[in-house]
Amino acid sequence: MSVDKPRIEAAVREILAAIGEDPDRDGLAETPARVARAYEEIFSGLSRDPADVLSTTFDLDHEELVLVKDIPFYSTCEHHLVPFHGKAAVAYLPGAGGKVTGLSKLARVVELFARRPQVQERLTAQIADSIMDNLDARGVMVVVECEHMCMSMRGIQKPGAQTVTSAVRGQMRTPATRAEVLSLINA
Ligand SMILES: Nc1nc2c(ncn2[C@@H]2O[C@H](COP(=O)(O)OP(=O)(O)OP(=O)(O)O)[C@@H](O)[C@H]2O)c(=O)[nH]1
Ligand SMILES: [Zn+2]
Repeated sequence: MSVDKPRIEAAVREILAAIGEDPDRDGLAETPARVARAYEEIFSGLSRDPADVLSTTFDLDHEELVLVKDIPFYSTCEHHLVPFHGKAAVAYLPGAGGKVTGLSKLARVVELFARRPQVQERLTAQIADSIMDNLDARGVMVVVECEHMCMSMRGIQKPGAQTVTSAVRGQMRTPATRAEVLSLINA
């Protein structure tokens, strides 16, 4: 199901009134509708299934590491509904037989889960689990590095602070494989 735009519009109008603004003044009159359209985009990942994204596969007979790094993305902190943004690196070891997916699909999976209300830990784990499950991968490692606006523009106010999370699955758990992936990510 896609978002309920009339309901978002009514809620945004209510928030504007609650902060002491006039929702009917010129500059704000169209804002509830704009926010509804923006939320439809920002939260579009709620109605999407990673299995569809990862259904494009090729038998390339490639059983070695595949890594796409520096994938930029924006997500929304589910605690404060403000953005967090940064980059993801997605690495996997294809399953026996070398079934791989299109490279862009790895970035599409990042986008899909980022376009939901999120915490960084869950985002990282969901990316890893969806690749592990849908590609029958032997192993997956995902590293995500983000700045959270809720820590920059309000609250503790530490702009520039970076949060790094990782999720490691299957055969990627061995110290040697982890080390290889980390060195490639940081190269
Ligand atoms: N673990 C985790 N925490 C997050 C994430 N995004 C935001 N937070 C934290 O969620 C916490 C919410 O804490 P609360 O005490 O309930 O809310 P708050 O009073 O607004 O907290 P402050 O941000 O410290 O002002 C804060 O510590 C945020 O930094 C995330 O992706 N992962
Ligand atoms: Zn937050």
